Amino acid sequence: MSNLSVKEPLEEKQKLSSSSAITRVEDRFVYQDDELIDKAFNWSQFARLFGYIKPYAKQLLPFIILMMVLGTITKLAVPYITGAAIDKAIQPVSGAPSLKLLYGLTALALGLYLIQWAANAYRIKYTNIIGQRVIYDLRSDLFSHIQRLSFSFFDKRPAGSVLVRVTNDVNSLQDLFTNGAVNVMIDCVQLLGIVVILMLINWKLGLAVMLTVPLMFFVSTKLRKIIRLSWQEVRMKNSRINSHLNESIQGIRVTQAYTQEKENMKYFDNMNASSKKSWDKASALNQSFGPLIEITGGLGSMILFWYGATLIASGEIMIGTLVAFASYVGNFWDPINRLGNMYNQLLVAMASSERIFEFMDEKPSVADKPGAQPIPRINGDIVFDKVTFEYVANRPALREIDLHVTAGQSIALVGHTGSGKSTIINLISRFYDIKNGTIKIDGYDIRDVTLESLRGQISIVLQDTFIFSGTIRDNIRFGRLDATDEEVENAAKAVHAHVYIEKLPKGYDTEVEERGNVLSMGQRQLLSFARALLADPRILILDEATASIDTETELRIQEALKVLLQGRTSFIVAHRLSTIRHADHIVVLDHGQIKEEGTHAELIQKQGIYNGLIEAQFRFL
Ligand SMILES: Nc1ncnc2c1ncn2[C@@H]1O[C@H](COP(=O)(O)OP(=O)(O)OP(=O)(O)O)[C@@H](O)[C@H]1O
Repeated sequence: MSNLSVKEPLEEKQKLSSSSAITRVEDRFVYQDDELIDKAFNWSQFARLFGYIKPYAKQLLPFIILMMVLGTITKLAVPYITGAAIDKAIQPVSGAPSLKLLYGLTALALGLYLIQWAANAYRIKYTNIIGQRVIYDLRSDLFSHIQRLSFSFFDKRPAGSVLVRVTNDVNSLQDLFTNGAVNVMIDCVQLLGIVVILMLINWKLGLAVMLTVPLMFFVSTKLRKIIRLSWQEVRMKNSRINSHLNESIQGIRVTQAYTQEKENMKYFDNMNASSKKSWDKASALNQSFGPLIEITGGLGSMILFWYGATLIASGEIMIGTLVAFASYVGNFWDPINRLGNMYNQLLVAMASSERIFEFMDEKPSVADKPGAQPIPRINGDIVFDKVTFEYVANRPALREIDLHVTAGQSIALVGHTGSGKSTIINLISRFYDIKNGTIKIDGYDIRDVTLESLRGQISIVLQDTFIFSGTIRDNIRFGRLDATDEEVENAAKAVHAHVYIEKLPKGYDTEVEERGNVLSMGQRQLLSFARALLADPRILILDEATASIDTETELRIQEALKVLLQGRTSFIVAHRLSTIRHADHIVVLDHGQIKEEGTHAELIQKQGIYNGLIEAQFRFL
């Protein structure tokens, strides 16, 4: 077996050693937008986030609000009843203490507690339902949007950072939607209720207690910005860990092959320690918020008892009123403390939602233009007219490519590594838009037709065949979801995959894991051929595997290829001499330009680059 563009193991090694050089750079896994730490609270984002509640609001929100109001009223009524029990039943100003009244008021308080318990239980149940539905919707929206984004989007971001947004960032909204939002409302209503009641009972004492509120406000506003920034730092560091984890797991074979585990572990340890340090810092700051509020609360209680005692002495209030007051004031600091915590939670959630919406607002760089029409059934006549393309500005990967492929032809693309072979095949499916020139299929500029109609008629078989977790049958059916079992098996038979599938323990129902590690390289190739054949594309694109496989599988693959290529235009990034020789037309690329074209015999005769490549290959053999 022979390869045209031989990838030396050295190249892999260089990649690895250069990456371990980069490992010393702290910011290796940081995608720039994950770094934007200090952003102002974004109210329109907030409104957009709560727009997710809308579909359920009519159905569930009135009930939740009712339960919330009921819970709050019953909670606020109890201290008043306690005060009344003391002043009217236990130690009345005039007349004897009344046990009957005391029992009555106790029973009333008990009843209110029960109502409060039931109201809270139902409120929690229904807010959880809303919360879960909202998270479900958000996650589906995000996933379906990410699926539509263009290749260029994924080129710029580590896969781990995309993963973090779909998992961690969405999860961090969960608390906000399940309990947080309602708790804020309850706390606000409760605070307002307490202020009103305190003022009604005794406005002078009420005002005296409120003296500490500005102090508390100052403390919480000062701290909250520092807390917010420190939590953002935690999330950013976690995002780096996730990106690194993702890369490490994907590259585990290379790491182990080059015994780089220790080096990798050291790097991971650094990141892990750094994340822990940030978490400790953020958590300590968070913890300091509570005690500070308590100290200010304590100050308020001191004022209450000192001034309350003065008012009792002057006969302005009775002892029961002071007890009720103390109870209300106790209930006053709790919501403030919770609101402080909640504010942090809200900020974390807002930062997450910003990151989620940033992805959702990302427009696919390649999209249907307004009024794009579906391309009719493709014959397969393809023309590249002076096509120039660059992934990175001012670094053209293809320059002035002119190429005409007639329907049904098979084209072999050959050339040194990095010469632009994969780029050409990426452009036919319009995974990227070109900078200059035009690409036409059957006379249609591919930018004028809908992506779905274009890509629906093109199949791509990549070198690294992606096998999804599921059965072999599911994996072949991925080519056309409505194919019957018989069609799936016929496709497998046509590409000679049936023979090996039948030998598997459960045949077509054998479960394969993600990336198909239970299958050999050749088996995976045949499976992907079956998948492509089932899709019955008009244009077939094939990035031939470079790995060596045994002669028998090689023959089987060649046979399968013949079936697959029949009656369609095909582009093959060819590495095997046998494939190249059978191609109708060979295109030789070099540094993003077509340098030679023709049949094998013509190109050999030319004694140019192609001939050099072939000779190099024989030397290699
Ligand atoms: N996603 C990308 N972002 C930026 N540059 C890229 C990207 N993909 C490829 N390139 C660059 O474009 C050039 C052509 O790459 P291409 O993958 O088309 O080469 P190739 O001939 O298919 O190589 P190979 O045989 O190694 O697969 C190379 O210089 C490569 O570094």
